[in-house]
Formats: sequence, structure tokens, C-alpha cells
Amino acid sequence: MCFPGVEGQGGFGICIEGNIASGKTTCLEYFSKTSNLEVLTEPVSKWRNIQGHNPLALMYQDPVRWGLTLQTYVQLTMLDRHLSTMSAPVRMMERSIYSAKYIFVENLYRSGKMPEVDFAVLSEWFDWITSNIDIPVDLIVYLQTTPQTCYERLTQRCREEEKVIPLEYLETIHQLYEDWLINQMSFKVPAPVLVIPANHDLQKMLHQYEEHRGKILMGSK
Ligand SMILES: Nc1ncnc2c1ncn2[C@@H]1O[C@H](COP(=O)(O)OP(=O)(O)O)[C@@H](O)[C@H]1O
Ligand SMILES: Cc1cn([C@H]2C[C@H](O)[C@@H](COP(=O)(O)O)O2)c(=O)[nH]c1=O
Repeated sequence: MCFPGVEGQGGFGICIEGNIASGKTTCLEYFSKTSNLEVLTEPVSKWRNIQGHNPLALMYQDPVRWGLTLQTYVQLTMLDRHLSTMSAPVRMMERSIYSAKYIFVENLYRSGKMPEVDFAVLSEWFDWITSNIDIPVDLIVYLQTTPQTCYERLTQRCREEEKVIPLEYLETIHQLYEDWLINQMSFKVPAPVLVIPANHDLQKMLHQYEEHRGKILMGSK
């Protein structure tokens, strides 16, 4: 049994990856003005409100109790994003089901904040999904920042749930991303990776996006 994903729809799928507050949404906003390209932002609003509950806030308050709850919902909503019908030949999506598992679930588990049984359940779900459902990603764009830059941007963005995040948390997430996408020594990387240095100010970032536009969209031609 294998269900078709984006590829089955004949499209080209790009995932924008990076640490919390690295500038992914800003990047997507910029590319959203491109014709024949659809942009799918992360479903954070769903993670902040499922039938009146806020699993994102609960996870930050008590990760041991609520990590599984949040990550189960993240996995479902990411899968839903990957499998949704394409409205343009190129899709640019914020993060992926892969980073949810390889970065955030992995971090909860390794830091001792996710019980082994919760990790086992999530891992079996993830393995089942990725072996039975075609979730093709054609290109990963990694916005590479320092944790310090993200900390400053996160503080400036001031999302209520994230006020408890210390710099060390962003350092750990950063290292997990580097081991996955740069050193390629932790988990299988599902697509070629284009690295864009992303510590620069907004103007320079937009300039870089223009410079990289060809490389990002080329594979879709
Ligand atoms: N290059 C940049 N320089 C300074 N601030 C930025 C830059 N890119 C984004 N920001 C700001 O940083 C915060 C986080 O950016 P955002 O795009 O929401 O990141 P992400 O989607 O990766 O969490 C926002 O307040 C945004 O306006
Ligand atoms: C994918 C994923 C995200 N989160 C958390 C991390 C952040 O607080 C938000 C996402 O915001 P960003 O600015 O787009 O990075 O959600 C999480 O806890 N678990 C996950 O799998």
C-alpha cells in the first residue's frame, strides 16, 4: 500500500527548514509573491488551539506530560499539509514531518523530557507513515543561523508560549539541525539541501533569496 503525495500530483516540493525564529515565515512571505508557487506555512495556530486547548503552551509548561500530545498533533497536521492537494506546480512548505520527528521529538527524548514509551509510540507512527505514504520532498532549504540570532528574533517576536525558551534550548535545536542537514550523521536526509546563511538583516536576506531564486525553483522546471 502506498499513497501518492506531492510527487503523485506531478509537483515540486520545497521545505524551508531552520531553528525557531530563524526567518522561515518571512522567507515564505517573500516567495509567496511568485507566480505558479504555493506557500504552506506551519500550522502553528492549530498547535495553539485545538478545540480550545493549547498543546504548544502545555508542552512548554510541562514537556514530560504534554510532549506526546503536542508531537502527535504536529505529526498529524504536518502529514495533512504534505498530502493536501496542490494549487500550483511548485509548493514551498515550512518545515516537514521529518524535522518534527528528527529535531523536536528527538530533542524531547534525548533531554529526558519524553518517556521512552511515548517516544516508542511516536516513532512507530512515524515509521508507519513514512513507509506506507509517499511524502516526497524535492529540495530542503536550510536557513542557517546562530542560536543567538534566533534568540534575539524570538524575543522580538514575543510569542506568548515561547517566553520560557532559554538560549540553551535554541542551541540544542541548532545542533540537531546541523547534525541532520550539514554533518548528515544523524538521520536520513530526504532531499538535496541548499544552505542559506540567515543571520543577516532583512534587506540582505531578501537580496540572497533573489540570488538563490534560480537554484531554489530550478529543480521544478
Ligand atoms: N533577517 C531578519 N532580520 C531581523 N529580523 C528578522 C529577520 N527575518 C525575520 N525577522 C523577524 O524575526 C522574527 C522571527 O521571524 P519568522 O520569519 O517568524 O521566523 P520563523 O518562521 O523561522 O519562526 C519575526 O519577528 C520577524 O519579523
Ligand atoms: C515543528 C515543531 C515545532 N515546535 C514548536 C517550536 C516553536 O515554538 C513553534 C514553531 O515555531 P517556528 O517559529 O515556526 O519555529 O512550535 C515543536 O514544539 N515541535 C515541533 O515538532
